[in-house]
Amino acid sequence: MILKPNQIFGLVTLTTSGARFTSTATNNLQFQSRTVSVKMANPAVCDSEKKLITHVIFDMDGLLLDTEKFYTEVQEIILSRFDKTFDWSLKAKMMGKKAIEAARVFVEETGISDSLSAENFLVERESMLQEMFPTSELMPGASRLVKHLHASGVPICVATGTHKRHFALKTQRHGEIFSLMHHIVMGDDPEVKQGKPSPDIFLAAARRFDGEPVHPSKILVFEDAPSGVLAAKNAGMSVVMVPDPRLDSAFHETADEVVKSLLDFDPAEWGLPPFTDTTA
Ligand SMILES: O=P(O)(O)OC[C@@H](O)CO
Ligand SMILES: [Mg+2]
Repeated sequence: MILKPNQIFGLVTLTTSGARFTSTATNNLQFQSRTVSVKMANPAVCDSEKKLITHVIFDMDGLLLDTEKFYTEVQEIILSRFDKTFDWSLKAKMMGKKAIEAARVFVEETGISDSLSAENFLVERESMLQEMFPTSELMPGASRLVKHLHASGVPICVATGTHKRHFALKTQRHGEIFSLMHHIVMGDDPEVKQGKPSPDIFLAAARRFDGEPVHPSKILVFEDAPSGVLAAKNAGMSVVMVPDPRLDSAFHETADEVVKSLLDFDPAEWGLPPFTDTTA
């Protein structure tokens, strides 16, 4: 079953007393009392399933690397030429997608497709992105978590919508971290027929681990984008979402857990090796 944005279930488990939250099959949420910080949990993932995790797949842009801001900046520059502004509702539809798929959303949703084709948008933004990508920084907690899981012997990999040439530019200062990955699947990989929210890229990544095929229920995905979270669920995997704070929280509902930053993630909650004093 492929999850569509309106087939969203969310069950809030309380981490502090107070809020009561019920959600129906769509996004309409009724909070019966004050809002507190809560951990989202997908009803399909109960504690015992959380203990099954043996492999981890990391998204990259916006999750391991602070690169989504470059896409936003370039899109704002291009839109300003048409006296239009870029906003997070459009960003939410684009992020995580393959370049051409995101470009089509961009020109159509902003109404500029008669003046700028999706293909020409990609050409126009290219030179600006090529200058920005080499300055990419790691997101908070990314290095610590990747090093910890690798040192603990947990198979880890990357599944990113970005294309090979951009991947090289973005990661050129972070070779050590990306060298710890068992493999890296990119958006222009021949096995990735459709971009996120299709499950293609995560299923391809799962197939490339060593040994027996890994059952999706044993895989935990880390994502920042709504399309990526949906792709992970469509692949039958569990997913921890680390959303940009400007993203509408309604997009958090499909994730099995939502954390503000990778620094707030506790591997032991998923049956993965806990941080030790030296790594915490
Ligand atoms: O799949 P990720 O690594 O987030 O890449 C998406 C990127 O192409 C732009 O959003
Ligand atoms: Mg991402």
